[in-house]
Amino acid sequence: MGDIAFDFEKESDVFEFVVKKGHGVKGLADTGLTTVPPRYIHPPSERIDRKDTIDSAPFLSSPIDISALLEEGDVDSEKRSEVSKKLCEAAEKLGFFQVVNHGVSHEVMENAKRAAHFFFNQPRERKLAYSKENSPCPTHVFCGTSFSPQAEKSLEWKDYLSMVYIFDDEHVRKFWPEECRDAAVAYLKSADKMILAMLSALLKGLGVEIDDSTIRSYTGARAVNMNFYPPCPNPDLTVGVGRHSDLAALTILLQDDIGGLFVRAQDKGWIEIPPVEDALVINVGDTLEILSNGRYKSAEHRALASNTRARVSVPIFVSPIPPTPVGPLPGLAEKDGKTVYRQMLFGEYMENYFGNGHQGKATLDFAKV
Ligand SMILES: COc1cc(/C=C/C(=O)SCCNC(=O)CCNC(=O)[C@H](O)C(C)(C)COP(=O)(O)OP(=O)(O)OC[C@H]2O[C@@H](n3cnc4c(N)ncnc43)[C@H](O)[C@@H]2OP(=O)(O)O)ccc1O
Ligand SMILES: O=C(O)CCC(=O)C(=O)O
Ligand SMILES: [Fe+2]
Repeated sequence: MGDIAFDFEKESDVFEFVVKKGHGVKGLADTGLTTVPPRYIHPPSERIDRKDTIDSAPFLSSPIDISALLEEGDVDSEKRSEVSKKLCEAAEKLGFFQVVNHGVSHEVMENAKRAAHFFFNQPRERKLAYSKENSPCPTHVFCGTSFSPQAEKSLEWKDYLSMVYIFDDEHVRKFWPEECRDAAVAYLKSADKMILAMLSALLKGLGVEIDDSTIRSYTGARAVNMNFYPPCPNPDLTVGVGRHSDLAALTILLQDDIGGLFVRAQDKGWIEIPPVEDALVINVGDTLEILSNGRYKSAEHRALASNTRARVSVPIFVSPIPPTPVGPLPGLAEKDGKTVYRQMLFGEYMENYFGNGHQGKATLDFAKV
């Protein structure tokens, strides 16, 4: 079937064109369609209407300055514990916050966003070379569309590239796409210090004994994703990313200036996380909710595409490697007087997480006692 013969009103044709032939949503948008195909229309209850959301909470537009956490040598310990306290409070209340003075330069962040635009603006063949079927390392480097197209009834208006840093720079040089690997790895490496400092502050804030090598083990696999949301004719009918909580322990999210990221606050409804120049958005993922026995909240969030510009975001998902045991930290259940989550291997949690479409916070049910 030549590309010209596709009928985007038919679900099977959309799947063939976007997923199987690897055109992605970018290819679909480039055909110049003026309404989203039925396969992209989400039920009204899942659509994102800005009228139903709440203006950003002030603390979301006032990022936390984490420089005291990153200082070496003579450290102002009062300042450091003040910052740690703010992080722990934000992780307990909403599970989302923004940070500045995090050690990732403006230039590194701009390069990462530019690389995402560059990668997705290439011809289909170049992206198809990194599909799960063709990638030279399909378990750790792959390009795709939506979240889990086989498992989803309605698709997401999003293409993505995922690059997991698990081995070393040699793996990056051999297997990551050359068009964006330098920008991605520079971003990842300059975020490393902040990642360890924040995770350490959060885990130590739980008030039980934990050593540095255990903390480090929860950062063993860091995935840099590049999310690309092409301009969408009907952002009101579809979703860029459907509601979900992240698999990771922590997510470090670089968003551009377009906006459209929303988090669910239990008592208030959906709140937009406003883009703040040079800030990074941090969110607690399912793994940290499990490690903290439910104290820190892996918040449900979702994103809207724009109808005028391509939106990009570049999350770093900080996770353990699959054979790492995860469960409430030793001593925590006794301290809390209850056990919320069970012990399992991270790989088991991961298999369940990726084996289903997005299901809001229901992913965590798999880990409940
Ligand atoms: C919030 O949304 C996210 C989160 C993330 C987070 C990414 C990470 O944290 S990566 C952490 C470290 N990753 C690894 O170590 C990769 C190694 N993978 C494995 O060991 C295996 O894939 C497995 C997870 C143990 C599952 O093995 P198995 O049961 O044999 O099944 P598979 O066929 O390998 O995988 C099933 C299905 O899941 C897909 N998948 C696996 N990993 C990812 C991933 N990181 N991102 C997206 N999808 C993944 C895999 O491709 C299979 O899908 P099919 O469509 O082929 O059935 C990243 C992105 C987010 O949006
Ligand atoms: O694009 C965004 O702002 C959010 C993306 C996201 O939630 C994810 O990739 O898990
Ligand atoms: Fe997410």
